[in-house]
Amino acid sequence: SPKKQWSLQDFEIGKPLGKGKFGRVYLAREAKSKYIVALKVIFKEQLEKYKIQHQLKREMEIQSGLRHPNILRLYGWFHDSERIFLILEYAHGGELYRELRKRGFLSENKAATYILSLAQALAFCHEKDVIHRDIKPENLLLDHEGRLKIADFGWSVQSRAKRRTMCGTLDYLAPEMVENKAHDYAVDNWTLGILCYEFLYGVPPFEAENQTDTFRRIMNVDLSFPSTPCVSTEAKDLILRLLVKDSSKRLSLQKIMEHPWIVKNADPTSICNK
Ligand SMILES: Cc1cc(Nc2nc(/C=C/c3ccccc3)nc3cc(N4CCN(C)CC4)ccc23)n[nH]1
Repeated sequence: SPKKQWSLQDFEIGKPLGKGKFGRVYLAREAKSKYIVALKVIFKEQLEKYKIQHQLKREMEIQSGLRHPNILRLYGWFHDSERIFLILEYAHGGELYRELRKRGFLSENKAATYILSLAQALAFCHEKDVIHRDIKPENLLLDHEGRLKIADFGWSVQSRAKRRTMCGTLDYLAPEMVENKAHDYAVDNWTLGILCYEFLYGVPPFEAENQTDTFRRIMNVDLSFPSTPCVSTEAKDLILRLLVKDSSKRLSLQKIMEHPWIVKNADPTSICNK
């Protein structure tokens, strides 16, 4: 069917869900079907100011083409004189990092399930030549069944190092990105190691009170495991095989999916065996 031309009149706008860098996200409902969506509003003047019109366009083309159970769907978009509207899948469970902050740290079962979902989603992206999704906890949502959804499309086109320094956190940057070296798919494997650690301990492994110290800890892979919470040896083994400075030596996505800790702890019903 030809792409429907949407407009604001097609939607009833609900509560604001959050405020991003370039605009707000609202709960919304398509008036005829009553279908619930999230509507992301981006101001054109913001895009002009930061010169990222083409990036947004490319992100939207990539995002709308990626169909995977662990990647938030972009159903379509429309614009008026001063705003662009993205029609996004609504994830009912909210932001994963809020669950992480609320609980302090996650069970090995939940952590393994989320890491497996991320590995599957990233393997899918890499097959489509899309790399380094911005997979920090702030960009992960949960659907009504607690299934993980990667929600951010502020990915890859703009080098993450530039964007991250603007936004503050460096915790998830791989060494080759910190050094602004050419990087490839393996940066995502590093980030999975960071996330696995953060899911299990509640804080990212190289956290420090300032950026210089975080940089140094990343470059030295200055990794240590606190004695509490108690974490299994297999989980630490997976983290140690991902947080490797030489990107060619990091565990591949396939090997992550086959790792004993994942096989033993990931909840098969919460993943998609596609
Ligand atoms: C794009 C999208 C969002 C989304 N769902 C939700 N987003 C955000 C927060 C969103 C946000 C957006 C921009 C910047 C910061 C946060 N918060 C949410 C909070 C939710 N709840 C309901 C569940 N409660 C446990 C916590 C509060 C549910 C869905 C949420 N589905 N699709």
